[in-house]
Amino acid sequence: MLKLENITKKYENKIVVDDLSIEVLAGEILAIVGESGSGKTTFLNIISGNIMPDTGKLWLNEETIDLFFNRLIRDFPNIKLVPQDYRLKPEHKIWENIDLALTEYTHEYRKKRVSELLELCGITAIKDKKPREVSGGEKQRTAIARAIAEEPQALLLDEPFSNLDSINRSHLRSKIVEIIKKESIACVLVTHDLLDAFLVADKIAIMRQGKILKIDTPEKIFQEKEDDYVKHFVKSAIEPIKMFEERYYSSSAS
Ligand SMILES: Nc1ncnc2c1ncn2[C@@H]1O[C@H](COP(=O)(O)OP(=O)(O)OP(=O)(O)O)[C@@H](O)[C@H]1O
Repeated sequence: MLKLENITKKYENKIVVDDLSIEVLAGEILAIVGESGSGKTTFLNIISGNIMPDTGKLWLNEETIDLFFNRLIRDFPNIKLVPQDYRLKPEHKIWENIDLALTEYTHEYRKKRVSELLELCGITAIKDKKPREVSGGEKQRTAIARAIAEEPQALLLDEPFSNLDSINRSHLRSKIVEIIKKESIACVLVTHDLLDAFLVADKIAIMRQGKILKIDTPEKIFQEKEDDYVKHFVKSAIEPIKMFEERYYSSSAS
């Protein structure tokens, strides 16, 4: 279980992350959804240990993680972040990019784990290609395989669906759900697209100007009656589907 309480971060006088608290169980996906500039990436970087917050606490399976210690290595070993730009090594093949996360392990274990991860992430067929020779979705799945190689307890995904075409996007959505459930990892996923969140998340947090306005199941967020911003956000996410239906049905009726 990943738990954060009262996380706050200010830049100069601007509060970018405002007293955020979340809890994510093993095997669960929490999607943080918000407009550009709402503070999602900053929050994710605090959880991964890349940015030090001003206040707050972090627990991983009942163990407190010190957010304020000046560490030599900034990332927390049991919490892995997949950044928006994947950061794969271009000169290495897909399988080597995953293998590089396992240099501390024996040759036999590395071989077995890499093959397991290639299979789990659906990238066995492209294992001998270089990152420039594969699609955005395949790069994203390679980056996820590398991040979970050492069996972290939490996985953080920053806009995993951005820059993907609809087929790659749809494939990645189901792969992420499969990986998180199979490996039993607590996952926090950041996206500006509420539709993606509806399709993968167990819980959704709607973020605006550094605050979480609402955190609930996709069904409850979809049926929100009170908060005008959340209602507006839901409406704008599903409007294109409604518009398409109207266009299709009105043209097939005429
Ligand atoms: N190092 C920094 N110094 C000053 N301001 C910053 C810094 N990093 C982020 N900010 C500001 O904090 C706010 C939140 O930024 P953040 O990148 O976390 O938002 P976001 O929701 O992830 O946006 P996007 O979806 O565009 O990536 C923005 O107004 C941004 O300009």
